Amino acid sequence: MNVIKTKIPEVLIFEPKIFGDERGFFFESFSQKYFNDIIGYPVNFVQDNHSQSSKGVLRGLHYQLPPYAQGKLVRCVVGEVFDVAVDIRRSSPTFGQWVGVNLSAENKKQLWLPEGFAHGFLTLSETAELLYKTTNYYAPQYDRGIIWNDETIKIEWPQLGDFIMSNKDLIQPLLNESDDFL
Ligand SMILES: Cc1cn([C@H]2C[C@H](O)[C@@H](COP(=O)(O)OP(=O)(O)O[C@H]3O[C@@H](C)C(=O)[C@@H](O)[C@H]3O)O2)c(=O)[nH]c1=O
Repeated sequence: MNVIKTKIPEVLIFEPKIFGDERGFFFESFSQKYFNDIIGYPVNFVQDNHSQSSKGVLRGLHYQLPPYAQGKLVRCVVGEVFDVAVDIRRSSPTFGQWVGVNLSAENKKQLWLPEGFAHGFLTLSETAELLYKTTNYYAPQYDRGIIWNDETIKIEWPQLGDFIMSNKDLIQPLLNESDDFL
């Protein structure tokens, strides 16, 4: 597993080592020990999520408040998405900054966002399926969002025409109006 740093030190991209042969491929998609060694502290994933989206679907930006904050390890197993992490920790030197990476079934990259980050993605292929592990359970009362096109964050989303979004995501608050994370 190769680890790629991003401009936000806590956000990492994992690039697994793929073993290909005439049958197909094999790779370890997750190793608790390896992951904890890289992150430097024990991370306990408790929930796995799987979503499917059509081209142009944008989900996000989402996070959960403490004590149900979620770290997420995200990968794409069908198609391709542009996946984004936004630092929403008000005490952080990188507060309001974002990292975007293309995750695809082909590149098999995984994005790690610790607690304190909002997450969103845009589907680039006809269909895409995302798998992600979370460090806390879904807690709807603690579920929060930030509007995808917040002018202070300025995410450079790929241009695909009109995005398809949930009613909830069309009216999310600005970062500066959102509930404080920490
Ligand atoms: C997130 C989630 C949703 N649900 C239910 C609630 C709702 O009826 C339905 C769809 O929920 P949403 O519209 O919130 O799904 P979605 O917009 O895909 O939300 C997800 O977006 C990405 C970007 C994330 O990072 C995730 O953590 C999550 O917030 O699924 C669960 O049962 N468990 C869960 O963990």
